[in-house]
Amino acid sequence: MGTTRVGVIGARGRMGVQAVRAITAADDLELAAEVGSADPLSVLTDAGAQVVVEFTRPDAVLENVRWCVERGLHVVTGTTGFTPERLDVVRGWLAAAPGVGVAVVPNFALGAVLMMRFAELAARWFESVEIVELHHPQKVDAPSGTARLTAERIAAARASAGLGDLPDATTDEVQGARGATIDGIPVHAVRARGLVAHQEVLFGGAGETLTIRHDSFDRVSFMPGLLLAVRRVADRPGLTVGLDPLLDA
Ligand SMILES: NC(=O)C1=CN([C@@H]2O[C@H](COP(=O)(O)OP(=O)(O)OC[C@H]3O[C@@H](n4cnc5c(N)ncnc54)[C@H](OP(=O)(O)O)[C@@H]3O)[C@@H](O)[C@H]2O)C=CC1
Ligand SMILES: O=C(O)C1=N[C@H](C(=O)O)C[C@H](O)C1
Repeated sequence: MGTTRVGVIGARGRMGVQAVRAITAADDLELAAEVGSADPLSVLTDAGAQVVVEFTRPDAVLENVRWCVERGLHVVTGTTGFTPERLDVVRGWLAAAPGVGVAVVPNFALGAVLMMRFAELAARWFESVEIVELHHPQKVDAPSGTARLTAERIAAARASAGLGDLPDATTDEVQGARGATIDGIPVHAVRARGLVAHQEVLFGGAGETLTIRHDSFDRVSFMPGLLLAVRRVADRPGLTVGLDPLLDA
């Protein structure tokens, strides 16, 4: 079996540097191109990239994905900011590009994927739930993509179990004191020096709580999941959201 040629957009960022290192070390992958914010995307096609890894910023990712899809390049992106509306935009581009796969993966860490699954499983059994995401202070967006996906999945699980609103008699005396809400689930964002990427999902029921926590202490934690997505994205035309469908493939 031949090697897959992989380009990286955002190659000099915190995640891009790790991705370049992991792709270079993988026997079945070949690093074709490294693209920074000052480079033209045509570097990717000139270098014959087949799969593109994208780690940039929420305000840059859509244009990068569109450019790749229009040229028949498969994309694996971990960049945040993918609302349901943005995902629909990507689906629209893919409808005109049969055979092209795009994977939007808010968190590549296998522990984080399991944390979300466990939270989804627990959701129907607890009256209360809140999400606390904790990150390094250079992070440009809040809430994290991981918290957004976790909240959406918990909300869907609660709805299908027939659970109603969360119990909460509190009125915010200072705006934001109770955090943000995504699909009715409270989400709190902490930024502190020393953190990398962490999340707690706190469930509450009569006389008990359950806390599900995941910690990424180092960005190497994202690399096994990223490489798995790079290897499988071409076999999944259309849009894939989250790592789960690729893990189960
Ligand atoms: N899915 C996952 O598992 C993970 C996802 N992330 C997400 O990945 C994204 C990147 O995170 P991180 O690496 O920490 O961020 P960084 O700020 O360290 O890196 C972003 C890089 O993207 C470059 N860039 C910005 N705009 C463009 C553009 N238009 N074209 C090409 N390159 C561009 C920047 O270059 P320059 O400095 O020149 O502007 C910078 O090198 C974030 O959205 C983050 O939340 C992070 C960790 C894990
Ligand atoms: O910016 C980060 O660092 C991270 N971003 C992703 C997110 O917003 O969920 C994944 C991980 O939490 C690290």
